[in-house]
Amino acid sequence: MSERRTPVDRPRRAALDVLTAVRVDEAYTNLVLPQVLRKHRLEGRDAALATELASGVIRMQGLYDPIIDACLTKPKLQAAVRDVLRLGVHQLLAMRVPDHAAISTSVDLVRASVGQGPAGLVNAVLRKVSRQDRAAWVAQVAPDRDADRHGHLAVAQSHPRWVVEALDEALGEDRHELEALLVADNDAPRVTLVARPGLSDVDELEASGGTRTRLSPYGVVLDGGDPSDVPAVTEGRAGVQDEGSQVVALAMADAPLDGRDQLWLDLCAGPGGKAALLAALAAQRGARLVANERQPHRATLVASALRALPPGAAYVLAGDGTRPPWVPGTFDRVLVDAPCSGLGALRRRPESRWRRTPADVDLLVGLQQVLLDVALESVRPGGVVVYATCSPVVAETTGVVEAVLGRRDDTEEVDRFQLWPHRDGTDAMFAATLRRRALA
Ligand SMILES: C[S@@+](CC[C@H](N)C(=O)[O-])C[C@H]1O[C@@H](n2cnc3c(N)ncnc32)[C@H](O)[C@@H]1O
Repeated sequence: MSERRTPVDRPRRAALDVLTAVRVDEAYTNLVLPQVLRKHRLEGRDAALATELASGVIRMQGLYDPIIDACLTKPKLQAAVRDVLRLGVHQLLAMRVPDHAAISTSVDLVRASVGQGPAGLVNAVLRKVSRQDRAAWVAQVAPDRDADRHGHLAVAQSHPRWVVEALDEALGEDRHELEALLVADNDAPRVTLVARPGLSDVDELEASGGTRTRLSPYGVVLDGGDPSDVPAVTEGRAGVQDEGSQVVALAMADAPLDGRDQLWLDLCAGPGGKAALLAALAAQRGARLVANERQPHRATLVASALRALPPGAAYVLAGDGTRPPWVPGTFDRVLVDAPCSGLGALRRRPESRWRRTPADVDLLVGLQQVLLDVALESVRPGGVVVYATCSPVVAETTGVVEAVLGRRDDTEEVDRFQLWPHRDGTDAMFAATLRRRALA
């Protein structure tokens, strides 16, 4: 059969495998990608090409699909053929691959993965796509910007319309920044490392080829390469962590506090990035961390993240944070890094914008309020609680804080911030610092 004989370069084959796993098995891109790269024995530039193809297509399919549809003569298209076409469109409109190479490799890929049947269709559609650039295609397939701003941006920047609307609301007075935010969501994030204090430092990480971050004194952005080649990372003395997450952990560790400061709680700790930074800081200050996580397999990840800490610095619990085993008022500082929609971390989770729904947000808000209430019960009077999300969606951020504050008379808000990918180069992390009023 011709499909067995067609030579296909391994990066494109690997990218198609990732798209298939994400579409059929609902895989997560960041988890399946390393497995697929290993299976195809891809490294260096080839691995980077496969990553760009797969992640780029998953992010941008909300634009590529209407372009493909505009080039079809019959409306029906097999899903596997659409994936090959999306890969071809990405090469034509977003990469510097010459048109003839983008088209011929896509024809080879569909022959090898689906068969000879759709080869002509792939060739014809991609030839049509190649006749104009991305801006001209946006003008042709997206709603008019003046008549329907959200609809236009949803197609042009490839986000579901409800996500565009939620982000617009979250920007509030800064709504004019919406397009910049959506553009930033479509950028591949840089790999940022954290030097866990007392175990590593930024000088050591910089020596591995990186640059210090602006907001966190413990962060280093890698210039390139693989973080698993950095010894401090493999030894657990440093980790991969977005700078925004570092800033949130520091907000908890550094919030001003009167009196005892010995016992800290991370209520929703898995997989353990913030817990590891907190435990390292706590150890330096003579305090200890309890890291709680509901899912046992994620609690195991927390324990692994804490492996380089001195014994006794941190204690991992696998339990439901809404039904805690400790007595009220046990802790001096608490972080609630709540389960959330993750709409502030779209850069690093390419498929999540297509999976989340408004109903998820409604469900999460109830859990977020309960967890924040538990955190406030868990902290002693005079202690501090930081409520954080990697979502800027109003219902999950200020909505939760205000609902909980509205029904408690023992708590005051002392600080609040919202980070943004387009302004800060971080995930869109939200954090509010609350204090239980000291007893009179
Ligand atoms: C946003 S993640 C936390 C990320 C973590 N702080 C870090 O920096 O690595 C939220 C975590 O809360 C956990 N979770 C969800 N419901 C929970 C509950 N009822 N009690 C405790 N943890 C819960 C989830 O399994 C998830 O691991």
